[in-house]
Amino acid sequence: MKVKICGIKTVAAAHSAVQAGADFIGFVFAPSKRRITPEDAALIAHSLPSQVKTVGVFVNESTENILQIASQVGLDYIQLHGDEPEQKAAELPYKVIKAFPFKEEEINRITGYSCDYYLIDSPKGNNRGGNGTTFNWALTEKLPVSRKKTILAGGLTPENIQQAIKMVNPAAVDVSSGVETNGEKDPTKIRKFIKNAKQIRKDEANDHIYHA
Ligand SMILES: O=C(O)c1ccccc1N[C@@H]1O[C@H](COP(=O)(O)O)[C@@H](O)[C@H]1O
Repeated sequence: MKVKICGIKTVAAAHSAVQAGADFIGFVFAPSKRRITPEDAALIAHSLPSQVKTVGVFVNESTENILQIASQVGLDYIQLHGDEPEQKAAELPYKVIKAFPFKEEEINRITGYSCDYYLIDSPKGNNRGGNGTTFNWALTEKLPVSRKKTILAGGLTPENIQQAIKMVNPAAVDVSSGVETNGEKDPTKIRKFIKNAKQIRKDEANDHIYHA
C-alpha cells in the first residue's frame, strides 16, 4: 500500500513522513491553509530521497502556472483537484493524479479521463480538498476504474485507515487533516497512519471489486 502525506510545509514534517515510509509528499499550490510557496517547496523537494515522489496539488490553475511551478520545484506528479477537463489532464507532460469528489450519480464520468491515478475524495466540506471528511466507502464498489490506479482520500486517520483499505482496496491512500494536531503535521500521527496503512495484507482487502 502506497501512502501520500499531503499539505507538507516544512522540512521537518517531510522528513518525519519519509522516515515513517511515505511514498508521496504533497505540496498544496491552491488556496488553502496548507498553501506553500514554490520556493519553499523546492527546498523541501531537493532534500528528499529520489524514491519519494513529489506531488503538486492544483485547483483550476492555468497550465502555464502549473508547468512553471512543476519545473521550479521539480515535481514528479501533478494532482488536479478542481474541475479540470479531460483535455487538461491529458496534455500535461507530467504524471497526473485527477481528483474526483465521490458522487454516486456522477462516478461514471471519470472513465473519460486519461491519468496515472484516479483520486477519490469526499464530496463533503467547504473547501476543494483537505476537508477532513469521509464518505460512504461501500459505494466505491461501483467505481468503474481499476483499483490499481485508485487513490483513496477524504477524512482518513490512523484510526480508520485499516477499515478504509479493507473496504476500498486502493493502490494508495492520501491524508492531510488526519495527521495534524492544531493545524500542524504531527509526527506521531504520521507514523501511526503509515504503519497502519502498510500493515494491511492484500488478502484482507475487499477482493469482490474491479481489479482489471
Ligand atoms: O490539503 C489541502 O488543503 C487541499 C487544498 C485544496 C485541494 C486539495 C487539498 N488536499 C487534498 O484533499 C484530500 C483530502 O484531504 P483530508 O485528508 O480530508 O484533509 C487529499 O487528497 C489532499 O491531497
